[in-house]
Amino acid sequence: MRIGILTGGGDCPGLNAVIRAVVRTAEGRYGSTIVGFRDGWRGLLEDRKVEMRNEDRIDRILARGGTILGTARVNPQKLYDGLDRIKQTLEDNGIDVLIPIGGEGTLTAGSWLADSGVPVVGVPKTIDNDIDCTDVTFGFDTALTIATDAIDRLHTTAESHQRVMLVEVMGRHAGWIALQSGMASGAHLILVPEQPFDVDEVCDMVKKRFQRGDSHFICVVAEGAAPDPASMTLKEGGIDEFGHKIFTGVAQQLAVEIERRIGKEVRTTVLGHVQRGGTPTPYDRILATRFGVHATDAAHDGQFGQMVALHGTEIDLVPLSEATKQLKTVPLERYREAAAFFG
Ligand SMILES: Nc1ncnc2c1ncn2[C@@H]1O[C@H](COP(=O)(O)OP(=O)(O)OP(=O)(O)O)[C@@H](O)[C@H]1O
Ligand SMILES: O=P(O)(O)OC[C@H]1O[C@](O)(CO)[C@@H](O)[C@@H]1O
Ligand SMILES: [Mg+2]
Repeated sequence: MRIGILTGGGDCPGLNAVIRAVVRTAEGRYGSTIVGFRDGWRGLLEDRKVEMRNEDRIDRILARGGTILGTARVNPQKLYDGLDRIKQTLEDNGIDVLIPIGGEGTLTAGSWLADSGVPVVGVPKTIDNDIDCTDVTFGFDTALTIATDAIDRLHTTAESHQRVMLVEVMGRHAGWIALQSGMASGAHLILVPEQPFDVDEVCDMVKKRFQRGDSHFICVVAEGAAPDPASMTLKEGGIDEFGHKIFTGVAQQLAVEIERRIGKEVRTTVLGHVQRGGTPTPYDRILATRFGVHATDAAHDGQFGQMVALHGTEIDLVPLSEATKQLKTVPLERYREAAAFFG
């Protein structure tokens, strides 16, 4: 069998671990060959690829962040318009099955290709942990670890200056990184995209904490968190060429409002792409490796149109069409658990 593999969407720690696992399992267990397409779907549209072998160079990418194949975002319409070219590239390279590793966008494209007759086995990745039908995605644990470490550090400097600290973390539609890093680091408030916030309520919470004699206030803000429009207006950023909303910095705008309304000194830290860079945690290396092994087995079993997924401790397959129907957002009950520690 000949397998095509690509990485799409934002990079994520653990992508290389999946690539390594697919190459080693496919060649070692099945004697199959592997072609890596460069820069996500763009590599398929432009027939840019690299032959991948089970050699020391590949073996040693296990702990390396990023993706050796490169990744990219491509306007979905360009993909739809390029279906014939994609199929031609697959045929020219003798590809029997394609393994796209990506977030909900990449997997939606994978699901569409599967519906268009291309044999596909998907692998879910994203630091946001927002892909449905899997308990968790690899990359999340690494991002969570980095965010938690950063917030732990902010506690001591905030205490020393009796400051309010706002920490903006990634999370476009889902607040998993904010929720979990906030809980793990004992934040005094967590704002997520799923629950609009009221600025006066935030200010009251800050005031009460200082009136009680506490020395600082840490609030974790997901980049996609938004105020109730009646309480504050966020700057509009518009939409980028890939259809994603452009953020305008919710934490910084909230900081200005808090200072204006209650006169407390506020500092803002935006963690940004630090959360996505560098080596994956052991948990992510192992999950990514297991996903890679199971995706390769599924490819050889002819289990197309499916995605590997973690359920409990087991790796299963779920239809791509199911997994991409909706995002896995933070349920209200989970937010309420964290809210027990607010204020
Ligand atoms: N609805 C869609 N239909 C077809 N293709 C899509 C769709 N959404 C996204 N894609 C394709 O998948 C690519 C990656 O999607 P996106 O930029 O959303 O990243 P992702 O895979 O979701 O990863 P992440 O959001 O974690 O960075 C897009 O650039 C586009 O080419
Ligand atoms: O790297 P880019 O294109 O700025 O994308 C950033 C986005 O990608 C993610 O890291 C992963 O989806 C989001 O958390 C974030 O909003
Ligand atoms: Mg996406």
